[in-house]
Amino acid sequence: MSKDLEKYAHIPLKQLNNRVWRTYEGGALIDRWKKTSPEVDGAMPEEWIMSTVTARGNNRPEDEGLSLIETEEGTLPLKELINSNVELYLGKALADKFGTTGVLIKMLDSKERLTVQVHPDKDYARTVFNSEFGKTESWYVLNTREIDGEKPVVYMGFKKHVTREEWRLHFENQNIQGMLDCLHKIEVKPGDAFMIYGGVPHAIGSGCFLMEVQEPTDYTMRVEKTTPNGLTIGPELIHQGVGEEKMLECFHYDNYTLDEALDAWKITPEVLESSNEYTLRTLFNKKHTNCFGLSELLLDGSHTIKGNSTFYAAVIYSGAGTIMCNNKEYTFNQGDEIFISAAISEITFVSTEPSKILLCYPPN
Ligand SMILES: O=P(O)(O)OC[C@H]1O[C@@H](O)[C@@H](O)[C@@H](O)[C@@H]1O
Repeated sequence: MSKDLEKYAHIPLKQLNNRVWRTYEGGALIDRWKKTSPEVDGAMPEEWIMSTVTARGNNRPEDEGLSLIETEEGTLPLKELINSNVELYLGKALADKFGTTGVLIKMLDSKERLTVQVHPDKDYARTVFNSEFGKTESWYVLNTREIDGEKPVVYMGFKKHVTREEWRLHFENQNIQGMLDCLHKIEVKPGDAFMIYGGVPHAIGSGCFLMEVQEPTDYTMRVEKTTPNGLTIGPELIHQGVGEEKMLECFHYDNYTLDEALDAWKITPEVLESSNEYTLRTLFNKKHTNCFGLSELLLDGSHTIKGNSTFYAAVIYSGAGTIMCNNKEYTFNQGDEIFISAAISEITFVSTEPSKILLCYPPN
């Protein structure tokens, strides 16, 4: 069995669409990106990419969140392919260190504001959840829309005056406006990029379509018991089973001015290489985190990417063309999500339309 599955490590693997239930509504811009119609906002506002972890929801299917790949053997979870030969698919370093991909990638589209929340840093994840991964995440804004006249914004970080006691009171009183007023509110536009480290309070506003590259867990601690749309959030989704006291400990009670917050978390992309056929830009890299990386390839011609002994994912945000890999040709189109195994030493993207390709990397 395992031998048969190893052959897929030598070809680019496209995953099937993989929408996930969340507590907030959205998703129409994911439909637009995928060119599926009608474009609808609903309860599945996230697309999970190259996921080997399941989502945490209430009464949801057990395997929700897991990415599936179409193969000659039928449709298989990515996880199963990887487990057939972890080193071949992921590369030796990752196989030895984690034995899993170490990363989760999402497309997220909010029609309503998400609840104010926080995710664990590594220490909290280890002590409270016995997990080697927290949920440090990154947001790369791809598109925005105004919803009910509201400009697209994100909220992050405690303002200078906020104390642990004030935060607790807002939580106990469910003073949502009070909570929002504690956080910096930042208007966003396509191209903006932010690091959201474990422990940093945040909320994504309505009208944001973004790529999120993050540590591979679904630990979200929410302080709002009712969503902006009126959905009640049960205790399990508020504190993930650890209780409200422990939930409040997940926050880092550090204070920032707006400038300090932007300095700490807003990222400026940098051009790594360019020619008349392509520009390669880095967004998130070792300077920001060793948990994952994200680069963007703007292509109008051809560009070869040499492997660096680890897997990566190529997400086609726009455009179309072909991929040359091990002397075979494959097509790529807007909306494709492609897993490139560590075993692939080199691939060449050749665009037939100008393309924007997001290259997502595992921990380094
Ligand atoms: O709490 P809900 O609304 O379900 O949203 C949870 C979502 O929050 C965002 O900030 C990100 O952390 C996503 O990875 C996560 O899925």
